[in-house]
Amino acid sequence: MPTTTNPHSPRVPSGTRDSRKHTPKADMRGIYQRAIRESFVKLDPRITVKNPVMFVVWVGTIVTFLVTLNPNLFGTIQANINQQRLLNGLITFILFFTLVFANFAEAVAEGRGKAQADSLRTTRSDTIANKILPDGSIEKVNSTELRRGDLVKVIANNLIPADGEVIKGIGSVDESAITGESAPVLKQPGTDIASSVTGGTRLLSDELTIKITADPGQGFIDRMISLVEGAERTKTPNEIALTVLLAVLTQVFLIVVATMPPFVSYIANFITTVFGAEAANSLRAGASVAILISLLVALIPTTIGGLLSAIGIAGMDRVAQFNVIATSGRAVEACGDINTLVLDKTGTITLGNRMADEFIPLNNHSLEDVARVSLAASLFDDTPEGKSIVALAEKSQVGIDFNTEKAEGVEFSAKTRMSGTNLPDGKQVRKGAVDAIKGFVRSRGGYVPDDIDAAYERVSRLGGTPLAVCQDEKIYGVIYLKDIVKPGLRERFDQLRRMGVRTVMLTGDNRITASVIAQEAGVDDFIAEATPEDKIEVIRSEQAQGKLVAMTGDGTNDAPALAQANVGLAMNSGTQAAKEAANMVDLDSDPTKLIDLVTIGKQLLITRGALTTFSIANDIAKYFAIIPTIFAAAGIGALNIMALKSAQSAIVSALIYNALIIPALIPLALKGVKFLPLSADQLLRRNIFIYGIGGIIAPFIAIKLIDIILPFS
Ligand SMILES: Nc1ncnc2c1ncn2[C@@H]1O[C@H](COP(=O)(O)OP(=O)(O)OP(=O)(O)O)[C@@H](O)[C@H]1O
Ligand SMILES: [K+]
Ligand SMILES: [Mg+2]
Repeated sequence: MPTTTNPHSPRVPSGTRDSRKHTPKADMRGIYQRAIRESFVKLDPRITVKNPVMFVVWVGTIVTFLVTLNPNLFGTIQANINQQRLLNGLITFILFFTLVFANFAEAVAEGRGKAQADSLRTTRSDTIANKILPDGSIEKVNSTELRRGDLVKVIANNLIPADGEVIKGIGSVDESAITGESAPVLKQPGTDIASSVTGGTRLLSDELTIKITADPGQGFIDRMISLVEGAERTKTPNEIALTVLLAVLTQVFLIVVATMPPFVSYIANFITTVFGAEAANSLRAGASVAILISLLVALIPTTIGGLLSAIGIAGMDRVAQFNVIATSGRAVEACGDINTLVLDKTGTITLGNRMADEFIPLNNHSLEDVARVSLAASLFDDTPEGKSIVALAEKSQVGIDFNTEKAEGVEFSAKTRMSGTNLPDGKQVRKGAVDAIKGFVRSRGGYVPDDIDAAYERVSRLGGTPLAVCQDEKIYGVIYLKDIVKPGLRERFDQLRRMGVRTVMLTGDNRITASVIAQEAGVDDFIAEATPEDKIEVIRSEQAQGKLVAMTGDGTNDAPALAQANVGLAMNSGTQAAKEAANMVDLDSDPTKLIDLVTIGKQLLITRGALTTFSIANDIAKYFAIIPTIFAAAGIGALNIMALKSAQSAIVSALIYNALIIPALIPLALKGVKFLPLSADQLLRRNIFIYGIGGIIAPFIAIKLIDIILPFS
């Protein structure tokens, strides 16, 4: 008799922000200590060269260091040589810390992932596996020798040696190593959902035969380690585009600053005739190599250049804290650009699985008859629906009057929308969508009882799924599969709507049920009686209109749609096929998390946009704060609108501000800017206002203050 326990009783969504149990309580002190060390390691030019903006700073630091050692390296300088050396040394020191601060931002962002990877590594210890040889005998091998397709036997209390699918046995598995969830999960063959096991998790009871699905080093935990560690972090298209933009800006300023000496010498010649030689010399000193490098560094977008990768890493880390593993930063970003969210009904919008709640007899059949035929039709049905029907029938005290050994199960398929059993005496019992069963009995010359539509409507109007049951050409009744909408969804869909995301519910269920549930949950649109092909079609047609689509799913038949969607979130409880097709896996198997991911993705994009705006506004402001001061130093006093002490003081102040703003913005880069559920346009306008205007004003105030504090004359 099939078991009636439901291996995946719904893990009720843990809400939103408190589902971070996966991440071990971050040891922030450890993370900072490691990050400080890393900040110096990352000074390696082979690492820095990947970031064009910071590489310019790196080269600048070397050059200023050289002119500290020998201030006359690039020609004679008229000013006091010791004073010049001191200034160059100070500039070298500030530039060096600009690099260290930028590295620190990235290292802190990576810190939590590294700590998480360390704790995951401890679960991945090699184990001895019982490999089943073709002749059925058992050979003890190291888990690292297992290959895709091998069969292994795992007994209670042992670690599962590698990822695989259960093909025999039934047992409970402790998956806390990966999910942080201590409740054991029942694993058994057959059911799509409950048969996949992960290497590194522990079998708590009984014995399982497992077919290995991953080669060594390619398992889920291996992938997770390299993902949280950032080893597989590749720049996203958005990030690449921004890096190119920053490199171009850097080049522009490089040209501006490089052409300054001839320009300055032209002006100096002019000044000599007007104001005398001393003024001209002071201008020439102002254009020394170290000063020009300082000017360059102050003007190029070092703020965003230094924080860019930290922002990306923090985004992936936030996703990981929600117990979601993203295969790429691109997937996280794509979440932020989503226009349409495709959700399936059962288990996503409704709580877990549809459960049989009532047998409704039709056409003068007795309740007992319906229960008996339903039981017969569900004996071999491994789906949660099938199991719940068996359970309800057993409660009604009905039994089986045929030899189950000789009967044959007819599996449920989304195409036929039916399942059932072929009995030993040739009779065929079936249950399924009402339309499908109507078709089945009609094709056998049977008739459809008049009272079926009333039952169908009653169940559907309650938001339930009606399944008709028949034996050959006779319909016996309807099974009411009950389904409950998850609490709190309406608010979340409202929030998504405000962000400009349209929600579409897809279901294989009938129109009435679908519309009742859609109404109750508050989705924008729904598609009923959808086949797996329809699901891909819906995604394709949205994409054809230029929209980005996200979807969740867990079954093998969801895999093509998950692959087609721009963001595919697979449930960890789902099949390997679904997990491989998706670009994100939710360890808690909570499909509504996609809603949180959209928020995280949007926040990532907004944070990057805001800090880019701030950084570039800063640089523009610095330009107008410094350049006039340099010329003012030569006596053109009217230009010194900020009344800074001297050209040197102006530039050193700007450079100090430029270095300090990076660590000052690390918390914002890691936490993300304040998120409001607004549309992309509204957010953009809001952020340009706050971070653009703020970015223009901040340097003027800060540079003035630093100039006052600095002991320059
Ligand atoms: N085990 C089963 N046996 C027979 N018929 C079933 C079974 N499960 C579902 N059905 C019928 O097939 C229809 C399609 O089911 P399916 O599980 O494919 O829906 P779906 O596309 O996954 O949508 P959702 O899960 O969101 O409701 C159901 O509405 C129901 O009428
Ligand atoms: K800068
Ligand atoms: Mg389904």
